[in-house]
Amino acid sequence: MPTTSRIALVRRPSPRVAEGLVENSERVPVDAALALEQWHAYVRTLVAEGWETVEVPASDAHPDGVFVEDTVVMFRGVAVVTRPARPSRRGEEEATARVLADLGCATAAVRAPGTLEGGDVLKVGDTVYVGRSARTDASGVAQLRAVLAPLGATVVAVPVTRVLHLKTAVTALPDGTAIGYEPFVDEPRLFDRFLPVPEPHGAAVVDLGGGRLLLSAAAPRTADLLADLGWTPVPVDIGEFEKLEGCVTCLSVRVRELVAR
Ligand SMILES: NC(=O)NCCC[C@H](N)C(=O)O
Repeated sequence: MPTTSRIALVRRPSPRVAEGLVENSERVPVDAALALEQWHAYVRTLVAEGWETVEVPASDAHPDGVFVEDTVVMFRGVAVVTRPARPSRRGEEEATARVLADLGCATAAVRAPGTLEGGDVLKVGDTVYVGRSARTDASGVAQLRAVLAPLGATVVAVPVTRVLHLKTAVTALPDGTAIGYEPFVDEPRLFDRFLPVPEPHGAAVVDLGGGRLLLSAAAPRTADLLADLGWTPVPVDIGEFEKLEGCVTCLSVRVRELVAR
């Protein structure tokens, strides 16, 4: 039987974080020391919100390693270890896989030549939306479907052409409503309920539990909108990671279920 858990995997930024990939926006210089400070504050926020953080051992050789979400997809206590698309990100997934195996998770893996990144995977109940993006190809989508369908998921593929990952543009509220910044969303009609938010950085929220939502400090109008709808926004400043096209979801992997061994 799965038991509920409130573990969040995180990964300390590499000293080379400023060399991280930027493919969909202008490159802006990143301050590695400030990025590290912001990462510590992000981790402190998770802990203050009642999450136990587990660090994936840092990899100095991977500038984008801090974006740990991209290396695995969790569903019902099963870890689907991804296969990042870009050569500079290959291998990031190995340490994540080891940590999850140590936590007792069954693991599956996306096989070459397919690619899949966790930032493209949005879970809403039993529905798993997966972005078919520059980073996740048709084989990655099909492999995810093959692993998750037997576990009870309906895997819905979503075209993503305007941003890096699906979750750059769309995430979900705890009641299952998809929220997104419409100019970034190819097909809002694919979601059962879709609420547009007023700011690009407001598209990404992390459900912390108890109606509390982690979101970027760069989205104050979205925070007001969500508060007005009865949620409690918890803002964090992740400005240095946003310069690298990261968002609040990508800095952690929430493990909500563990299967007892
Ligand atoms: N899940 C995410 O939002 N990941 C962000 C990854 C950013 C990184 N610079 C990349 O381009 O791969």
